[in-house]
Amino acid sequence: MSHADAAAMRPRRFLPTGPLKGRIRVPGDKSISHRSIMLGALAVGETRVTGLLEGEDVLATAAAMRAMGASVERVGNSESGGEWVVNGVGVGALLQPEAPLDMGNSGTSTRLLMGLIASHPITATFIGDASLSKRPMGRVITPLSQMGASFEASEGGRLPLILKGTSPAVPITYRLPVASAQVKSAVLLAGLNTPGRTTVIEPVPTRDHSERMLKGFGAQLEVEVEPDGTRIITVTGEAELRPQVIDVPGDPSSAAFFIVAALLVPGSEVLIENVGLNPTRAGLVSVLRQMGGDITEVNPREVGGEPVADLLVKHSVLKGIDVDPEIAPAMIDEFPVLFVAASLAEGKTTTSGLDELRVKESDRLAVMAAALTAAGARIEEREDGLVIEGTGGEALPGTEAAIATHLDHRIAMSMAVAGLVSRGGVEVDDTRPIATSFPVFESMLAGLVA
Ligand SMILES: O=C(O)C1=C[C@@H](OP(=O)(O)O)[C@@H](O)[C@H](O)C1
Ligand SMILES: C=C(OP(=O)(O)O)C(=O)O
Repeated sequence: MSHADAAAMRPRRFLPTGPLKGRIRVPGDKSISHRSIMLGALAVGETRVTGLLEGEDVLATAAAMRAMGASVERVGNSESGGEWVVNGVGVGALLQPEAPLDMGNSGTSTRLLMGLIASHPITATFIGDASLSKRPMGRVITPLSQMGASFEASEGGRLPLILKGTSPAVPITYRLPVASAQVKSAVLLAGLNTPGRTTVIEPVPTRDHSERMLKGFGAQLEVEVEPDGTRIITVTGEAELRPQVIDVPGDPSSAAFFIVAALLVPGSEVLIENVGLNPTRAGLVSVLRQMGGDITEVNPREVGGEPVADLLVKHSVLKGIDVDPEIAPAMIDEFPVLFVAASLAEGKTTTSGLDELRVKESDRLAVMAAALTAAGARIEEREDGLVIEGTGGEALPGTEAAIATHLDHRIAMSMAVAGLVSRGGVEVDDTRPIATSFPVFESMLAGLVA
């Protein structure tokens, strides 16, 4: 990191706190927000979105879709967040962007847009921040090359990269080698402008927002489930998408920080409204319940084609468990904050099968092991998971020196939660990355502890 970057960093010490009390409504789901803009930009006519997450990652997607001809505008504010209108160009009609597409910190924007562009006759350069430029793009380059796109990537299949799309692209059948909704979505989105049937075989189910939303936008999409759970997802192109009215549910990955904070801080009772509980996303709630967490679903309902409920969370004494690796895809972004919960539980928590955490915004196994160890937790780092010996509810000592967050929002917010349940506070080196997914995190926290 340069001196200029270091000077711009925004450190903060998160201090121990009294009970969290009150009700909050977390911002819209990041995955659904990205897809609302992308699919809206491919539909002819006006798509209206309420509750859009106005985080930097989603704004990067919005800027990219504008650069390729769509109109994406904020028109107002509703109780659940931003109100946006997207006017699309139609599948097959994306324009050549004039400047490099700056994806910032966002893996989802990068990989899904690579899919979209791969089957259009345009060329785009993708750039991103230091964190994103370390992340592997080979996982999407491989299938998209089979469809006919070509790539000039930096060493190891990384950003910056130039993608030359093709039209007509070639439909493929692709078996996912990693459990990744981003790779699945990239291939399905490329399939929209590809004549014929493009199929993704998914041995381990991952978040299914692309499938739900593609159907909602009128694409011809079939999902077959084999007896062993393998999912075979086929989109038929060339598709015509119809504009939609979308209400984005609250992001369970953002709610996660307040769920864990309320469970850990004695005396807490928090109602988190409008939380998306799609089964492909709700792994953390079920793991925390197995650990003894008191989490009640109030008023279950459907919002924007997704199951949603208000979650009433009360302080609980948590017990360590062996976390079933099969649940990992349904809570892949929630492990950093689960590690914090486990650090305060009674007994040992074992996690495994988490190799994917090493290629997120940071190496989330190594970075969380170092951060929690510095805060006084007892952590063993293994190749594919952490083993954590909890304190049994006793506060962590806290940190002297600042925790290195490596441009990773989830590390910053997880260690903020650790600070609330420490004796001396936890110093986080940089809170700026929080704005990528949860710009109002700090003000919401302040409201609950006031
Ligand atoms: O498709 C998506 O919206 C996402 C998929 C996941 O990534 P992977 O596909 O790399 O698992 C997740 O970590 C990310 O925050 C959002
Ligand atoms: C992994 C994440 O996002 P992305 O891949 O979009 O950068 C995340 O939000 O935790």
